[in-house]
Amino acid sequence: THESFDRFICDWSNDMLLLGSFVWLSHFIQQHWVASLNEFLIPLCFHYPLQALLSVHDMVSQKEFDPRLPPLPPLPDYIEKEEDSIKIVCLVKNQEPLGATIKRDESTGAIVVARVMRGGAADRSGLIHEGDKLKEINGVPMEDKNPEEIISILAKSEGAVTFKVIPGTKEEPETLDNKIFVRALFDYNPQADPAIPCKDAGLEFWRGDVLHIVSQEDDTWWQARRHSDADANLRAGLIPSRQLQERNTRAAVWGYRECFGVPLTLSKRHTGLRKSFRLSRKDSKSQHVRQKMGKGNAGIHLPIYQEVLPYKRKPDEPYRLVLLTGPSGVGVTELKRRLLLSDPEHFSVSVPYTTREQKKHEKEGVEYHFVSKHTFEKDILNHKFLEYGEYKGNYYGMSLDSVRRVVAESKVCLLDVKPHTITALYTSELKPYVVFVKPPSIESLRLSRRKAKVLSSQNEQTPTKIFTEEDFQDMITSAQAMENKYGHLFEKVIINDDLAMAFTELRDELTKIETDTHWIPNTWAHV
Ligand SMILES: Nc1ncnc2c1ncn2[C@@H]1O[C@H](COP(=O)(O)OP(=O)(O)OP(=O)(O)O)[C@@H](O)[C@H]1O
Repeated sequence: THESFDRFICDWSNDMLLLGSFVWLSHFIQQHWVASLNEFLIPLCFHYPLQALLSVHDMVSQKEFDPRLPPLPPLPDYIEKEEDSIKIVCLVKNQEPLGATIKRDESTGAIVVARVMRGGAADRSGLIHEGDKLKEINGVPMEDKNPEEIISILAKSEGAVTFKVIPGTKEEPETLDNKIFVRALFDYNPQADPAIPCKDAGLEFWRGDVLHIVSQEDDTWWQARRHSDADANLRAGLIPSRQLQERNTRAAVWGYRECFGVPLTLSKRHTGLRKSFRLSRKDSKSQHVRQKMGKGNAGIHLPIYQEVLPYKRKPDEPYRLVLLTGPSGVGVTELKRRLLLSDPEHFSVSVPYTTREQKKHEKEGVEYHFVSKHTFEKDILNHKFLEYGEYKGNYYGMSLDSVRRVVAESKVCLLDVKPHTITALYTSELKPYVVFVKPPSIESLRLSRRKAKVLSSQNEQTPTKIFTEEDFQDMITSAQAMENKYGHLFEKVIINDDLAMAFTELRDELTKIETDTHWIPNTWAHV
């Protein structure tokens, strides 16, 4: 294919750009005109206009300026008559890559500039464009050379190098909105991608990075910069387009299925209702609840790029819903409890529904909303519940209405959910901020959880027990599976090693999203 010939030209610079002598002269004037004007021209011009101008020319031309430019290379001896639009470009080599790729056009056999990386040396020069045909380099014809040979010629060249090119007929691309930002939902390492036309031109990024897309002209390879990179002039890098990455992901998913014959879903132990009722429930038997899934998104996602916009909460706007998720026993409930204790006026939890009998000390709407079985079943059919389950013949469920009530009170609603429930809450109305609580290494778990208790299994007598090795292993395996499947939905990952540190990190993050500008999906901005 064309792409296989697409190669990157490295170690080139446009520190000095010459387009014959004209470009050199304009560069010289640009660099020194202002200084010359102040120093020589103004005083002289007032007195002896013509003579002054000539003197200035002599003085300026004799003066030495830094950096000193290398001598101009001679123009090629003759230029074929039929090539009336030939262009001679002279660049001076330094350490910076040229920022362009070349390929052989299979239909014409010509060597053409395949891409010019935004912000790179070639782009800044404004003299080399996509589609330009490369005729000669330092007088050596390029027609019979393959891209590898050309790269070798360029690598061996030193100082000023002259390119003879025929300007491409490619029309100037439409000016796309250059303010497209996306959050990457997958990790990308160009060095490990055999499909990229040039590894050195690729941009490495990690899931969660915000990328500024500067070019989507090519269907398969976009150009982007990482938003976090301070230097906005940094050369853009190639990233797979959405279309290409979708293809790759689909291929990987089917490849996985064919190899292992299993669908990419979490095992039963990783799914299911878990925590949403816990804070209000005193008997700590949530894992006994027979789980049924509410309407969730069971399909395979193709997490590629999510278009994002900067967002800052206005004082009269509701707070973002905070969703806490993680494997069983990792400490989600504990972190939620600490947040509530730290500022009960600011943080709150939604009240679950149950069909069990109200106990004497309980108040309607505080621990639970107590409803009849008939009402609960009707609500299930009406898709009222985000999650619901059954334990010892009684239903328990968390409704969207309960969440909305907390949000309407101008409080931050803290909700712990299973990851599969996140998509049902992923709306512009609630703008959920999803925090994944992740276990540390097994060694750290052994150290930090020595005295901690975890909910015991259904068969055991006591509701809680000390963590076992198997619990730790389960926690880690489960966390990995959750990250694999739902990682693209996690906006923040907190490793819960030292509890106090994890809590501080969480609280600081929540303060930031309340007060600072941050990124949200652009679909949430248009309510
Ligand atoms: N960083 C930590 N260091 C030590 N103990 C911890 C830490 N985090 C949580 N724990 C303890 O681990 C136990 C389980 O925590 P917690 O109940 O919050 O887990 P969970 O994620 O809600 O899981 P489950 O849904 O199974 O209850 C509790 O005893 C808690 O105090």
